[in-house]
Amino acid sequence: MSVATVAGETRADSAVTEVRIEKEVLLDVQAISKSFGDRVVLKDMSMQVRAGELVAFLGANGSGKSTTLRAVNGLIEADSGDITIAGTKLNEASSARRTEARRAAATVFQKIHLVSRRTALQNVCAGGFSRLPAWRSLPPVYGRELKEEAMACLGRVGLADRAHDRAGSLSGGQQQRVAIARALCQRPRMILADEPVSALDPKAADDVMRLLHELAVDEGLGVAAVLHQPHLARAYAHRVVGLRGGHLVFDAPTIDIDDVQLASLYL
Ligand SMILES: Nc1ncnc2c1ncn2[C@@H]1O[C@H](COP(=O)(O)OP(=O)(O)OP(=O)(O)O)[C@@H](O)[C@H]1O
Repeated sequence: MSVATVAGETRADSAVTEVRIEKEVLLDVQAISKSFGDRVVLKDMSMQVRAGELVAFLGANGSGKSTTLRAVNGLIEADSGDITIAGTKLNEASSARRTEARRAAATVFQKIHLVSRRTALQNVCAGGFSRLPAWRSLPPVYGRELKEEAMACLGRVGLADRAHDRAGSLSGGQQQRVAIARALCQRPRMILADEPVSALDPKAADDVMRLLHELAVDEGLGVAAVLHQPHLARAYAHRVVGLRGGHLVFDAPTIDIDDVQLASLYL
């Protein structure tokens, strides 16, 4: 049997019938713990996100969902455990490699953080900052190439026709899609979405979740999304990670999770 890697997939071919496709692990969180003072908020948390899948984090307020994402994107440091992003183990990497790995995981937040007086296009261009040398990353010097890429990202989220509108004039759902386009302009392998739809109405929330699902399935991104809506996890996530009191309760394909397990997270 021969094993070949094709576009991030490890494929085992055989002359007979077996075809095994294993997607690349883009995020590997191993036994991370975090305390604030003497309060343990995350204990031995482990989970993975593979290319092409959307993983939803569910759990009651304070269960440690955001803390997990924040440890991944570097907003906080875990006290122990290991985090590997796109093959780079952060604990063992040089600071340059750590920055590069974290750049591969773009974050979108509930609070959208666009510059409201700038256009959607200018906001998306800002996503390319981290890839540019410092001398090219000032707002007035957005080059043609970057603008074209930003337009393509806006097109990907269905907002090319709003490129020249001020971000502040867009609806909440549109602004969140601009934020996702900005994340895409960072050329990430993964998107970390911390309550991306909590401030949106049901229709806009569906639109954003569908977009995140498509980015996973069509573009092969790994998506980790903290959600407060179990029904959206059911509709759009490939896997669900359930947390309670800083502990992992389950990590399973969405199809294998029943209502009793979901409800147990919120007791
Ligand atoms: N910087 C901090 N200092 C002290 N405590 C913190 C800090 N950040 C988070 N916590 C505490 O850690 C616990 C877990 O918080 P976290 O934000 O991860 O929960 P969550 O599951 O995302 O909750 P929510 O759904 O309310 O956002 C909470 O009790 C929170 O108060």
